Amino acid sequence: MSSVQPPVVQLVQAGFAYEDGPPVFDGIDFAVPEGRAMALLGRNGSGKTTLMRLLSGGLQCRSGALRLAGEEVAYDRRGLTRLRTTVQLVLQDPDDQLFAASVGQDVSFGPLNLGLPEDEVRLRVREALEALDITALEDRPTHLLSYGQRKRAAIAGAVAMRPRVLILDEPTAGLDPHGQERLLEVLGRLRDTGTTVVMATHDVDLALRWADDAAVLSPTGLRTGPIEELLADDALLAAARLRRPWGMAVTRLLREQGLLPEDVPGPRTAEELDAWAETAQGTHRPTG
Ligand SMILES: Nc1ncnc2c1ncn2[C@@H]1O[C@H](COP(=O)(O)OP(=O)(O)OP(=O)(O)O)[C@@H](O)[C@H]1O
Repeated sequence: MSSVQPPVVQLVQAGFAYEDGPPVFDGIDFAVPEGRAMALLGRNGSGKTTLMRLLSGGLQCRSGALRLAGEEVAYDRRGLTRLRTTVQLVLQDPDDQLFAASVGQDVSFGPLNLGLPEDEVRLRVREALEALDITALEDRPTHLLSYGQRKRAAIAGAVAMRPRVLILDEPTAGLDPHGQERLLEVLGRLRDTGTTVVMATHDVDLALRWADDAAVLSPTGLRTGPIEELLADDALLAAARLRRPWGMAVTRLLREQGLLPEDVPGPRTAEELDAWAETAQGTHRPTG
C-alpha cells in the first residue's frame, strides 16, 4: 500500500481559453509542492495570472480538472468554499482586494464569511496582523494606508483564512528595497510555519534568493523543479525570455576565471559576494 499523499492542489490536463481567445492552456499538469516556497516565472502574457486564478478557483478549467488533495473540485458553493479555505490568491493590486473601511474589518471579512464564531474571527485577525507586522494599523482606514501597507493588509486578509497554499501575484512589485526585504521575511516565516507559498515574479534574482522551487512558463510548456536547476538551464531561460540571475552570472564568470572552485557555492547576493571576496583574498588566484 502506498503512503504517498496526493498534492494539496493540482491541475490535471487542464485547458483554459478566455472568451473568443486562443487557448492559454491546453492540457497543462501542475502540482503545487507542499510546504515549499515556489516562484512562478514567465514573460508578460505567458499565463501566470491565469494559472494562479485557475488554482484558486477564480477561473474555471474548460477541460481537465482542478483537484484538492486528489479530489476533483466542483465549482459549486460547497466546492469553492472548500477551495478557498485551502488556497488563497492575493492579487497584484491591493486596491482590487481591499474594500472595507478599516484594516481590521477587511482582514476579518473572509473568516466572518465562513461563519466562524466571533472569538475565532478575532483570533485569526490578530494572528494575521501580527504575521504581517501591521497590528498597529488595525483601526486605520484602508484608503489612508501607503501602497506597501495596503499590500500587507491585502496579504493579511488571505492569511486570516489560514490557507495551506498562499498564492501571490507579484507581491514585491512597487515596494522599495526595504519593503521587499520585509515582505520576503514575512513570506519566509509563513513557509517555515507550514504554509506553501507560491509567488509570481519577474525578478529572477529575488526568485533565486527566496524560492526553493520554480515553475517556468514558456511557449514550450510549463517546467517545474528546484530553482537552482531551472534557472541554470540556458535553453529554458531563452524560451521563457528570462535573464540569467545575477548570482549565477557572477558565479559562472568567477569559475571561468579560475577564481571559484567548482565545489564552492557561488554568491547569490552582493553581501555574499563581499563575504566571498573577503575570505577568497589571497587564497584563489586567477589561472593562466
Ligand atoms: N480577461 C482576459 N480576457 C481575454 N484575454 C485575456 C484576459 N486576461 C488575460 N488574457 C490573455 O491571456 C494570456 C495570458 O495572460 P496572463 O495575464 O495570464 O499572463 P501573465 O503571465 O500573468 O502576464 P503579465 O506578466 O503581463 O502579468 C495573454 O495572452 C492575455 O492577453
